[in-house]
Amino acid sequence: MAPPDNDVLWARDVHYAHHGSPALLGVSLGVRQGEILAVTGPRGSGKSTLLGCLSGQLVPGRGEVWFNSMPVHTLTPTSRERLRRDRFGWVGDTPQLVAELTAWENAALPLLLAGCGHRKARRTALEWLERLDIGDCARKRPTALLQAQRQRIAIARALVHQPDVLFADEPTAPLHRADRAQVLRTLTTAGRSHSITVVIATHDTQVSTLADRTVALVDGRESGATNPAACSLSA
Ligand SMILES: Nc1ncnc2c1ncn2[C@@H]1O[C@H](COP(=O)(O)OP(=O)(O)OP(=O)(O)O)[C@@H](O)[C@H]1O
Repeated sequence: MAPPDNDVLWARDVHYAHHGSPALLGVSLGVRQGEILAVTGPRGSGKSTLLGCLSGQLVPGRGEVWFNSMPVHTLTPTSRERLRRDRFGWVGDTPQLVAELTAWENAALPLLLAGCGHRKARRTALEWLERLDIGDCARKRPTALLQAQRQRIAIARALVHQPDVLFADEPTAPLHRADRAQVLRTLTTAGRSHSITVVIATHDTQVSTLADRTVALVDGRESGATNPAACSLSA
């Protein structure tokens, strides 16, 4: 079955088991172009597994995942890897940066690996670091930076190639409360200003006020979706 035209991501009846132990039991959802979707739920409810299936890191045992007109669930591992590299961005719960590289070099990595010229990659990475308010850290190495600054560099790296979809799995988990709010705002603002679809898995209750929509999971199933007023950050 082909997905609706206005959904950039679409999942139908997705099941996934980790080594025989069920994590998703028939999740269906659609994500519109430019939408910011929060996926919430208690520990072990399947949030990370759902992001893994939507982003092509995991292949559902049953069900379908589509990215635009592309059936992610039937792609070869190489095609899924290419899709993740070219069209998706990923931010995890701990910023995995290369210690030997400076902040801008870390942020520029996806462009450099894709063959972009050094000068253009540097300029684009610096622009993202500025947008994320860490331009003054550009020449520092990760060990000289705070965790919140490192996480912003990881966000810059995930956005530098302007992905269609940014997946963020517990992006604020290691941060203090004030930093959490800032990182969430940074992520959602960057998504909105560049029409990037953002899917955030989180326990953080603040995210629901920044997202357009929240999908809650319980025991691998959708417990109900809410459609609150999209809370514009500029409002
Ligand atoms: N690699 C794995 N091997 C075995 N079981 C796993 C694995 N990853 C997750 N699980 C199990 O699958 C279920 C869903 O886990 P998942 O990490 O997707 O939930 P989550 O909502 O993201 O949890 P958390 O909030 O703790 O990150 C849980 O029961 C978990 O123990």
